[in-house]
Amino acid sequence: MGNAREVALLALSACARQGAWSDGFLKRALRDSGMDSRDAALATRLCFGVLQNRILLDFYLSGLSRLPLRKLEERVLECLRLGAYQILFLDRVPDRAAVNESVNLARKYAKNPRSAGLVNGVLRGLVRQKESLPPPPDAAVQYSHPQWLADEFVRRLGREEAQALMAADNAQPPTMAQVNTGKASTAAAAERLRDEGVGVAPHPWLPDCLELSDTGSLERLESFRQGLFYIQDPAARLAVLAAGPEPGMKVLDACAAPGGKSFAAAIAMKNHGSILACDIHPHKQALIQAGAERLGLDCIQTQVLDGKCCKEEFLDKFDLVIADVPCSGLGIIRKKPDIRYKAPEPLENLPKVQAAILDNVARYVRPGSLDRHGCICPGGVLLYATCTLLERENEDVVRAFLDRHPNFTLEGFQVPGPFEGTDTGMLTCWPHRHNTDGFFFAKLRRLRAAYEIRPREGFGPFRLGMTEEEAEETCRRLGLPQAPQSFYLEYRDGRLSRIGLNADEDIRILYRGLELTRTHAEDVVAALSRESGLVCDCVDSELADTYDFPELGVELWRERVYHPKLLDRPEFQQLIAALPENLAYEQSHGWYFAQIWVQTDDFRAEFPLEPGRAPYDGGPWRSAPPHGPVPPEQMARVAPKYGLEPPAGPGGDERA
Ligand SMILES: C[S@@+](CC[C@H](N)C(=O)[O-])C[C@H]1O[C@@H](n2cnc3c(N)ncnc32)[C@H](O)[C@@H]1O
Repeated sequence: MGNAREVALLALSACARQGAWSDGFLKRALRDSGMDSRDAALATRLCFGVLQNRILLDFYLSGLSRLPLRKLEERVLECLRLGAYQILFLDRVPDRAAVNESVNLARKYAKNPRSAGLVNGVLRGLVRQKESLPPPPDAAVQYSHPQWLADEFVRRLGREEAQALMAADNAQPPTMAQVNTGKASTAAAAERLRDEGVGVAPHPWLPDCLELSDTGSLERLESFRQGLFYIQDPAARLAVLAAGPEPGMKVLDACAAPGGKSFAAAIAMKNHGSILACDIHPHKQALIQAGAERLGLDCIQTQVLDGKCCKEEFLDKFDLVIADVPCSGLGIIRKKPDIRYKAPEPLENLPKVQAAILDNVARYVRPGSLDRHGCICPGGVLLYATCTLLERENEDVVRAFLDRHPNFTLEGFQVPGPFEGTDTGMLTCWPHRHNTDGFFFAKLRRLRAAYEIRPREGFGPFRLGMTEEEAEETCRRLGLPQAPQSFYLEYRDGRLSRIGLNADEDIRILYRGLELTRTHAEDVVAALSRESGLVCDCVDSELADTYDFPELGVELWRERVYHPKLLDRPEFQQLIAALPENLAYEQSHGWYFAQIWVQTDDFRAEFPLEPGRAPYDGGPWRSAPPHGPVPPEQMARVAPKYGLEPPAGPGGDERA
């Protein structure tokens, strides 16, 4: 037993002094010590227990030590923590043994010969006061999270839920095996594991995932050596499933070691296609290779690569790029309890590194295109993932990326499990809610293109005033198809005078960041009316289909007109009564502009329109996906009039 405490002390010491990860050092120390499994389990428990409760233990110890803890030798402090942890948390260790063992360790490892006496005095004091200790002042101390981190969690989740998260951070993480379904069915793998004496339970919501218990060392299991499974948290596999890898795809895993995401993708792809698993550290290649070999996944190749540096031959080449970037790791405190004590300042630089990797590897994703029949082939997917719960490394990085890269869009996904909000394209998994690692991922789809309008100047790659030859050359250079799949180009006296483009789900049309075909038409009109007068083709400017902004030289057109006031008009009522789906059609086509034009003044003059009021007061721009659901309150108002089914509640029947 003494041996176990000694290994724990040395591991804690190494962790404090060298910043060595607790599990890495501990595993090596346990292997080298050759101790039996019972002692190894105690050493592990002690090491993790002290790290999980360090702040709380120090809170109690500081009240008992006449010297401030920061003035103690580092190993003496660890002896105190080890003793205090056993006294306060381990029922099966008698207090007297806990004190004596720590005193012996201090005698052996402290430089100051009086340290053993101090350890003895402080720990005996703790034993005496054990039943009357003051309560911890707050949850940060109670669950030993640094104050800055506890504050972050409280800001995000509120006090109560942050407390649940911090409690979950100190719980024992389950061992989750993902079945290599190319080698064995989940049932067969479970049976093999049970035959080997391992406890096996199917994961409650992730298919082909087994929760293991009593595994001992995995390497000794024949089923492991034969590659029937690999160990991975459900959240990490979920991220890969959300990205939608399919057989035959070409995948780049940009930050791949030790290879978990590549393995998950390869299994989902049934080992058909290609996965290039890259990492910046040459020595980590072997880890990925060994895993792929054990699992028999020969579609995985490895390469040493810095995700921040552009590799020309990769540009536009991959169906799926996975950027599981280096991060603060604050979602995996359950597995690496010491990670919470990282100094926060160096972590502040991480978003820059993450953005640099994302910016670079985004270029490797295949853009959307049109086939020879003019049908859209969607662009590839960029999966951004971290194992942290800090917004500045997660949502903030993704949002800033989207601001810089309008040719990417968040794409909703469907995954198994109790998750809400997957339609936003971003998901956070939480230890206390989902019993997973704290994990974040975003699914980004590369679009065919994103074009800016430049009022009075041009649109996308075209400039007003270009000659016909120049415009044609631009089309050739960029491989642009003819209208209506791409730009309408109209000329006056051989010069480009009017440039138009249809709304298209695979193209973004932007004016100073505002999406002209995906933002509510009223909001687009309001925004542009701030910069120009407005004329339109209806006396009621809320009901026009063509809007012209003379000072900007921009024209917007929608195929249908929809406004709630139309619901009271008899002809509209007839339309809906004839077919309830008509309402959804009118709304989805009437809420968004279908064509955007940039034109010269002389062109505009040919189409005089009614001068319109600019009734819109602006307000926040409402971005909504095209074909969004009908607001239930609107439907509730109109449904009884026309004998339609009333809505099922918020987000109810979207067809209505
Ligand atoms: C979160 S880990 C990846 C885990 C891995 N995807 C998995 O599922 O097993 C991040 C990895 O990124 C690597 N890395 C760090 N900076 C990098 C860079 N600039 N380019 C490529 N890889 C990098 C690290 O070596 C580390 O292995």
